[in-house]
Amino acid sequence: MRTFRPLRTFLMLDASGLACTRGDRRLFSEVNFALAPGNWLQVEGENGAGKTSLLRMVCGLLHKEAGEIRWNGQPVTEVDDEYRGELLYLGHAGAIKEDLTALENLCIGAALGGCTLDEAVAVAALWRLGLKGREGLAARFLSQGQKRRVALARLLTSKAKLWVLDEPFVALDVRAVDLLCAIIGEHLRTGGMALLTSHQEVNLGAGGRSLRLGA
Ligand SMILES: Nc1ncnc2c1ncn2[C@@H]1O[C@H](COP(=O)(O)OP(=O)(O)OP(=O)(O)O)[C@@H](O)[C@H]1O
Repeated sequence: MRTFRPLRTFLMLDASGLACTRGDRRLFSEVNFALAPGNWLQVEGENGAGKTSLLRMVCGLLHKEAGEIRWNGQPVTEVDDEYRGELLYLGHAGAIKEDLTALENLCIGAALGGCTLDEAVAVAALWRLGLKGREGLAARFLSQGQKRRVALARLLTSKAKLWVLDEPFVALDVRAVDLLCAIIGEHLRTGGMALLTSHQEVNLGAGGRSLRLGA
């Protein structure tokens, strides 16, 4: 008897026909894109073009007016838990709580996402982001760039395959921008995917494309 090998499944995001209206303004329609392991997509457009709206839609935080978002070929609404387990969203503000220390922000953020983070792993992530000696400081005493680094440390402690990053380079100095590019590059080389917005030119290597919203 012939035996059939199961098809190799690979993680993939694809979106088709997405549309969004906010207030009385149509921001975009017929937006299509796909991400396979190792791919990245930079969403571009002027202020107010709808970049954040699109990212929030991909993360299920904003209602889809039209279109479909699929994870491994299935509508994300049908594989909600699986999709959420593979998704890491870092928004504009980075979800940093001012009264918590850098370390607490990282560990409690992970716990809210359903995983327990080993303190040594969290500390190592903060150190890689250049926050050695700042782990125990309340976030309100950190600079804007340092708060951003605390938020970005989540990238190092998460196992999510799909990173959705809204303006991840904002407030970072030149070395931190290089470091973040290296971290995203490592993620892509190990089969991850990244969907991001940035007003600056981004080069994360092969496997990248851009998508422009608006005129
Ligand atoms: N809740 C809301 N009600 C009405 N309009 C909204 C709402 N939220 C956002 N908008 C509008 O939607 C438009 C797109 O906002 P969005 O944040 O997606 O743009 P963006 O491309 O990310 O902009 P930027 O580059 O400035 O970050 C803006 O004109 C904004 O005012």
